[in-house]
Amino acid sequence: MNIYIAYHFVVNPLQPATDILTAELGYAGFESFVENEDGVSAYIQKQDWHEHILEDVEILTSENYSINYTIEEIEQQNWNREWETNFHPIVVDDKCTVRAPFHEKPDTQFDLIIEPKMSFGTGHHETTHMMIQHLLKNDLKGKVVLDMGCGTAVLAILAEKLGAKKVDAIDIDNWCYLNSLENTERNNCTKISVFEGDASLLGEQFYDVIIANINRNILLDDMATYVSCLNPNGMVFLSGFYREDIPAITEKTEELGLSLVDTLEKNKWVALKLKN
Ligand SMILES: C[S@@+](CC[C@H](N)C(=O)[O-])C[C@H]1O[C@@H](n2cnc3c(N)ncnc32)[C@H](O)[C@@H]1O
Repeated sequence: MNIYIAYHFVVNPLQPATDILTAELGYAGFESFVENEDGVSAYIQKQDWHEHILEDVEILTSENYSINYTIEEIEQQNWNREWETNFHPIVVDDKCTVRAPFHEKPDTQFDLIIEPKMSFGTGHHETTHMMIQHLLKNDLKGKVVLDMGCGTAVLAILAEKLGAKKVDAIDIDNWCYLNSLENTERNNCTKISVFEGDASLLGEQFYDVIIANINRNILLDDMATYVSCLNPNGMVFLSGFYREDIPAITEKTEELGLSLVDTLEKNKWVALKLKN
């Protein structure tokens, strides 16, 4: 049984502070977040925790917001109960529902059943929501797809349902890897292979479509490797960063021969579509 450290943050005023806090905690190493009416709870495995974990989270010292927190040590199982009571289905553009197995079957064109447990990717986060919107707008029929940083594999599952002929889903986190295996099976997917690791696994396979919802720094570090395995006329969908990060991201992607063709934005988060 994994032990997690939970930080329950009470944030005032809520926005944009909660979004900024969540992004900074992500950079600091926290792996899952549950927003609530007071702020956000952030989770990190005890083995990854250290006493200086909040040292670089700058918003905590900002005079513009009041942010207080309590800390709790919890077992994974308790967290599961928490998300079950808090997880409501979401519908994207009237076409795609993301729901848990215990929710009723919806009448949207796409029905993704996700049991996220500790993995990011229920569609509730702005970045996942926008990546789903991008995928719904594009033709994935017969395409070979990479979902890097797959979380729950929600985007990989949608890619298969949109007609992709082969999908590789990769996540660096063991829990996400296992959860992605479960979710792909739960959705009767047959085209998805799940791997535990990062960009160092790439090189053998070339892709028509690359999806990466991770964060600014990892995308900047690993972009050249991603692009090195992109087929001509390929599409790249990127998220996990803010509007103000777009210049840094596009400077790198332009260097690598990609051009920006579509930008979605929600609560300051963005999701980009690029082509080579
Ligand atoms: C923001 S979540 C996105 C999850 C899902 N794709 C979605 O859109 O909801 C980012 C995921 O990237 C994974 N990750 C972080 N660093 C990574 C890396 N260097 N390579 C691959 N995956 C990584 C994390 O474990 C996490 O599951």
